Amino acid sequence: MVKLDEEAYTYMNLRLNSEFGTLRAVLMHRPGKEIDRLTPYNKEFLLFEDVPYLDALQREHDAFSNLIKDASGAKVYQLRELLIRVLYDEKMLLGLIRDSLKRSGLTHLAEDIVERYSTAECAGILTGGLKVHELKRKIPNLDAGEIMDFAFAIAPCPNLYFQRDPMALTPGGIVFSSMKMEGRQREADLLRTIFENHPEFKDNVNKIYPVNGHDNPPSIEGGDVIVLSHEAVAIGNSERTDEKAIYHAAKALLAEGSVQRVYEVHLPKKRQYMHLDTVFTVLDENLVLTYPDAMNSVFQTSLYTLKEIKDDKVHIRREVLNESLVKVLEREIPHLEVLATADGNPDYSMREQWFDGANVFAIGPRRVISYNRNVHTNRALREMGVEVLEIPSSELSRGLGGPRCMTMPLSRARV
Ligand SMILES: NC(=O)NCCC[C@H](N)C(=O)O
Repeated sequence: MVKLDEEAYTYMNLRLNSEFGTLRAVLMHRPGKEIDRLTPYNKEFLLFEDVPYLDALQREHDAFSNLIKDASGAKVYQLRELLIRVLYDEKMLLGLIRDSLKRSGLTHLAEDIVERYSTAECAGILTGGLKVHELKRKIPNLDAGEIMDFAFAIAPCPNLYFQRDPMALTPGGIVFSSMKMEGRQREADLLRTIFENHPEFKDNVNKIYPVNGHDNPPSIEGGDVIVLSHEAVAIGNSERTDEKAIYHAAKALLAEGSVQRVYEVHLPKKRQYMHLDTVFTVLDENLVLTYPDAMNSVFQTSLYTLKEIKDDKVHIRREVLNESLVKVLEREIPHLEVLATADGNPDYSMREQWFDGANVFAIGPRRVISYNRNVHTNRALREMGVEVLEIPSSELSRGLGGPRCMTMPLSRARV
């Protein structure tokens, strides 16, 4: 009976105390029109390595979401459905459309767009973007000034299928990301709008970041936040996450009380190490999968703990550790076993890390979903007793993110 109560309480409390507890609910985004917006000329700005084939990408993504359902029984939420539900609030919709038009300087068209497109179409515009010539078909006497017909009135969000990054769930609540790269900034606005307004979630949001009153919060992205244990979280100081953001998130987490320790891990600022979860993932209470080159090159680490809360003011302590990432993990994970991508074989581990070999998605303890192309890593995982379920990855991997990057777990069994 007690267990049932606890289950009911924890099912959707939007806190996670592990990276591997049996999955119960996850948020994903089935890629759509936004992928067809990529060209050889804009792909760098939009953070893609190549121009994927949408039809095949969708088939691969469907294989992934179906595998999650079949193998774990978890509920898979689709971002598009949640988004449409919250956009029925016209004020909210107008605000998002207006913000999205800022870059093209066409904010004066926001009302027209909201009036002439259905709510579902507006959701499609906020994710897939809108070109000036498309808008002209709806609004024939449109004044777009000097802007060319083939320019974007609203830019697309092709990275939206990397649902891990626009927010992060921790033992203490939600970190809403402040995305570093301009090409991804709207993603965080969409997720925050959903979670703060959707009737299924809004009452369970405990916001850790951004801190109230910060208009332009320093950048932090969900892929840099990893739960190490019930009491500890690691945050990457990376190409995407700023040390000020780590400080503020650490302070809020420590003040909230569920988390006792927050580790800051400096990563080399390189594209292939863009987030902490590109160099390691946690697969069980004592097993991590890592990219050895990163483990060996990370030495700048710090530990935040709570000093005191006095007169409502929170004071935290920062201790510079300068320990390797493995040492940091050993502090938190007793009897740690470290498995290297491609079993450490230098001929393959660099290749497989590039296609996110270290970035597997745990659907339960020692049960992971991995890209089929990372054959040497998958073999090493199986030899370690891990159940490895493979998904096709020719197109999905062109965005440079792996199975963990593509998922936002919302509920896991407590471990
Ligand atoms: N957590 C992750 O590592 N996510 C992968 C994000 C890939 C995306 N193309 C990006 O560059 O932001």
